[in-house]
Amino acid sequence: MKITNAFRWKENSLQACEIRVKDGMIAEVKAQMGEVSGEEIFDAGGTLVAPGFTDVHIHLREPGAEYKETIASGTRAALKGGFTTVCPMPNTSPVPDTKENMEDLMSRIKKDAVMEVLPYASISLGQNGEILTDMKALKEAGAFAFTDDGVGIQEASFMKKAMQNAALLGMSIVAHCEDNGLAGSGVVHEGEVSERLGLPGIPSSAESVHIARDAILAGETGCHYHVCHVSSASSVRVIREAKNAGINITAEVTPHHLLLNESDIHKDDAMYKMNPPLRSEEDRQALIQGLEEGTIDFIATDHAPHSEDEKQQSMRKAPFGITGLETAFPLLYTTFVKNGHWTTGQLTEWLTAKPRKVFSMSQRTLEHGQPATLTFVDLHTEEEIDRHRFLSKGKNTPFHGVKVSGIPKCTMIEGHIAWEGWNK
Ligand SMILES: NC(=O)N[C@@H](CC(=O)O)C(=O)O
Ligand SMILES: [Zn+2]
Ligand SMILES: [Zn+2]
Repeated sequence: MKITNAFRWKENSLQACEIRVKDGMIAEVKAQMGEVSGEEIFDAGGTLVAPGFTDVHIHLREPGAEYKETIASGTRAALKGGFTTVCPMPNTSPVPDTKENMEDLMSRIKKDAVMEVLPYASISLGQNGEILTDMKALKEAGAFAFTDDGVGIQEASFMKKAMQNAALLGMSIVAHCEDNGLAGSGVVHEGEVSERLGLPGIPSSAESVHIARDAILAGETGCHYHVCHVSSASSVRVIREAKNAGINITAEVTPHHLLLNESDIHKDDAMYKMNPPLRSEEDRQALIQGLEEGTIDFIATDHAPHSEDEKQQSMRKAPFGITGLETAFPLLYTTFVKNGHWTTGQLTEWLTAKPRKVFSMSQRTLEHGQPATLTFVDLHTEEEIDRHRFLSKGKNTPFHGVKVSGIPKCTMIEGHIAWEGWNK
């Protein structure tokens, strides 16, 4: 197959390119190339071609809450968003906390996933923070890394033991940082918004205190420690200091924490309820700066689908979380790249090369010998985000109706068109 009429990011600019694909692999990439008779032509329609994106933080809800999302629906949503590798979190029912549960999850993935899915196993049995899982057995059964995402690990000594065990296996500990005592029953950021709406608040320290504690433990144990969904300026400061001290710490930020702040919450509306919460503008600016300077390593969506009924409740009752897979690239491209703040190259690096490097996954580039696992993005046409057209079962987004460009139009996996949405 020959891909024509595409643009790649190269040497700091968009450059026209053609790609020859043979047996699912990239055989050649050039500005222009000759035709081989009888060769299939794929016209990319002037789109940006990039290696498929990787999202190391999503929720697929299977097994246990298939009404919110399944492996089939969530991976289709991922493809539509331009992702070709996703890592689902273990806060399912049951939790992938034993060899048997992990094997069951792997076989479901094998059956239903339409792309590469690398699942996490939990740190503790049932994510209860009390009994460590058999990390060796879980690694052998296919665990990508270990996390109790959804809840914070409250006991420092328990986290230390988890890091020691993970370090021995050469595996990463990925942490949802939340001190329950400080977070209390909060549902929004503690500050302007909690006062204005009269809702219980979650202080930034509920997150940053855990990061500081864990950074010290990571230094002590030599474990690779990765922080989920960083949301506050104080957390960025702690991570920066830990990195400067040579600690093996990495971090991610979500699109919504880069795009929104507490003043976007006008009323008690659970579409704006996520954990960690949207914080102040000062926090948001610190996240952007942290990402740009490399304190925060990359972007992950924390795609967290919930049902309409659940999200129609008051913020006091509704579950935390919003969807992200189908809106991430367009929102970030529209807000940060179109105005010249970031380059297309930076954004695609934060969605592919950087997360893959942090987790020692094979690199994906547009070069000979790489799998033709590609995303084609229309950088020009403007569309409105319509949550009713999501492929995800979760329609819970605060971005409904937002005008965006940078829309993924086609996703290819090893030379096969896995999803295409031209004129849709
Ligand atoms: N982020 C969220 O607000 N919710 C996540 C849990 C989590 O990522 O902590 C979920 O599972 O719904
Ligand atoms: Zn979390
Ligand atoms: Zn999560």
